Amino acid sequence: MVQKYYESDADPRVLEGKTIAVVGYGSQGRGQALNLRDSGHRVVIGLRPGGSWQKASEDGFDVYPVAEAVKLADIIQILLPDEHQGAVYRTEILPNLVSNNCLMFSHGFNIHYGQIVPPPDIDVIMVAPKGPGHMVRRTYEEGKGVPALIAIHQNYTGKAKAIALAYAQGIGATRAVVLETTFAEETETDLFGEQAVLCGGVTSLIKAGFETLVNAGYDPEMAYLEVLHELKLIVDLIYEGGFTTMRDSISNTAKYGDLTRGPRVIGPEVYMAMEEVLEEIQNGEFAREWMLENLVNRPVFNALTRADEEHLIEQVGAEVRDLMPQFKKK
Ligand SMILES: NC(=O)C1=CN([C@@H]2O[C@H](COP(=O)(O)OP(=O)(O)OC[C@H]3O[C@@H](n4cnc5c(N)ncnc54)[C@H](OP(=O)(O)O)[C@@H]3O)[C@@H](O)[C@H]2O)C=CC1
Ligand SMILES: CC[C@](O)(C(C)=O)C(=O)O
Ligand SMILES: [Mg+2]
Ligand SMILES: [Mg+2]
Repeated sequence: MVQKYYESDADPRVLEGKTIAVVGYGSQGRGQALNLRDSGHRVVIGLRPGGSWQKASEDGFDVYPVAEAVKLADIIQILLPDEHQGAVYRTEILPNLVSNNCLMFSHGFNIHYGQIVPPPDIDVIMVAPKGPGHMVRRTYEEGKGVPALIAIHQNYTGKAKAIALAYAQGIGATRAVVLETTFAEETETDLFGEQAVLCGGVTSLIKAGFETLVNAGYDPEMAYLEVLHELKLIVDLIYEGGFTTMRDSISNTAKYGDLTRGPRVIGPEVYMAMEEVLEEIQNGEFAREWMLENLVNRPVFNALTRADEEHLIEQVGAEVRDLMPQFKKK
């Protein structure tokens, strides 16, 4: 069984007198930094001049160029986009690390695929929330937390796990649950989850359902409500109590269709595709492809992003959401 930790397993005193540099102030950077500060920890932000710098300053943080923030800190949490971490690490972080520092990540990509090789005289740990950064902040403000994984890559000081648990508590994760894993397991499962199910799988399934209905002559607004809007309501029930709770709430007709037609839609070829996707993650092919894509200015990433932004479901979705007062921005 995986080792699990809760609120009482973490000792916040481990972080007393320590400065945490959160490098990057995007989705995770902002959520984690605000939560840590509200939990009573000392946080500085490392950035380059630009939009995030201004945002972090407006949020009341002391913001420094990355190299300066690293010099001030005992714990350096790298929350830059994975594809930029290696370059910033080599030029601004590594030259300013000192013995006994703790280098942190929220995803194991750069360590697991060898893009960052830290010096041996520091701790290297991971606290990886299992949810988007905006939810890390929102749930913390609600008095709850997003679960997280912790992993230890190097334990030079002997305190690496205690620091990971105190940090996890600082961002609210121990209010939910913290699971112990390895950098390899987190990296491979996280990439698989986002590619095959959470992001890639779900958006492709929605598009396939929408296009099938629209191509058959049904109204696009109707198709949108059916395969996208209602999806959240169904997923909320699965999230609360699994398939059983969801199936308790739907009609018997829906349940019969679910049980007999679902496996036809997600058939053996989908299982084979998922296995292929997982293999490309495990053998490093996906990581290599993604790093090379960035070296040539992301032609595939940009073209595919644009195509999806222009997809009919996005236009119809904006129009349908506009009709519903609950989506009006406050
Ligand atoms: N997004 C999520 O919810 C999750 C992310 N993670 C992991 O967390 C890490 C951060 O991801 P995420 O929060 O999505 O990142 P974002 O893309 O949201 O944040 C990017 C931040 O990094 C800054 N930045 C980018 N390049 C540089 C640079 N060269 N020098 C200094 N600052 C720079 C940006 O500032 P600027 O405004 O100047 O561009 C911005 O503040 C990744 O390892 C990711 O895998 C893990 C779990 C969930
Ligand atoms: C599901 C995408 C994610 O892995 C996440 C929010 O957990 C990410 O990398 O953003
Ligand atoms: Mg994830
Ligand atoms: Mg991820």
